[in-house]
Amino acid sequence: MTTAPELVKQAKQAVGKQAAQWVESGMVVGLGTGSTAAFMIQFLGERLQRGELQQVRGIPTSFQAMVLARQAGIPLTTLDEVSEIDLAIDGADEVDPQKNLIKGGGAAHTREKIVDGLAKEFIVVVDGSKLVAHLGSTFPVPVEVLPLAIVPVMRALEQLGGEPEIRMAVKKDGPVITDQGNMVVDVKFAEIPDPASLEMHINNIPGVLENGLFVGLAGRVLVGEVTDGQPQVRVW
Ligand SMILES: O=C(CO)[C@H](O)[C@H](O)COP(=O)(O)O
Repeated sequence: MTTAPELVKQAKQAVGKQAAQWVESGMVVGLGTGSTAAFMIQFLGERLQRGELQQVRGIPTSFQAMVLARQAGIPLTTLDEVSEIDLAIDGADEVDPQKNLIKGGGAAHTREKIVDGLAKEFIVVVDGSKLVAHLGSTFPVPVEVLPLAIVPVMRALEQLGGEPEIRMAVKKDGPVITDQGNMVVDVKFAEIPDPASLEMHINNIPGVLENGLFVGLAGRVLVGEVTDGQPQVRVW
C-alpha cells in the first residue's frame, strides 16, 4: 500500500521535475535547499547530461545544494562572478495566500534569501501540505543568530511576542550549526498579522543574521499533489 510519506515524495518529485523544465540554456540558476529542491537539482543535472541545455550555471544556497549539484554535474558559479541570477528554484516550509513564505527548515534561509532575492524570478516548489491560511500556523520562524549573542537575542525575540527555542541537532549532541557557523532559533508566534513588519523587527535585533520570513519575494509557486494515485502539478 502507498504510504502518506511516499505520496509526499511523489508530489515533491513532480514539482522538482517541472521546475527543472523551466531552466533554459545560458541561465544562471539559484539552486535551493531541501528535499524538493534536491529533486529539481537531480532533474536539471539529467537535462544537462542529455545535452538538452548548454551553459547553465548554478549558484547553490547551501553546502547540501553544492554537493548535490556537483553530483548531478551542474557547473557552479558564485555571486562574485555573475551580474545577475535568471531564476532561483527553492522549496518552502509554509506558503500563505499572498505567496509570503516561511523558509529555513534546513537552516539555510540566510543564503537562500540572498540568492532567491537576487533572482529575476524566484520559483517556489512545494507539496500541497505547505499551503497555509496564515504564516506561523504549522511552522515556527527560523532565525540565524551569532552564537555570542544567543541569550540577548532570545530575550528580544520574547519581547516581540515569540517563544524562542534553540534548534538542536539530531545526529550530533548540541545545537544545529549553520553553513556560516551560527545557531538557529525557532520562534513560535501565536499569530503573525503583519509578516513584513515582523521580518524587519526580527532582523533589527543585534546579533540576528537573517530570519526565515520571505515577504514579497516569490514569483510562481508550483504545488505538487497526488490525486487518484497520479502526481499533479498546479502553477500558482
Ligand atoms: O527552507 C528550506 C531550507 O532552509 C527548505 O526549502 C524548506 O525547509 C523545504 O524543504 P523540503 O522541500 O525538504 O520540504
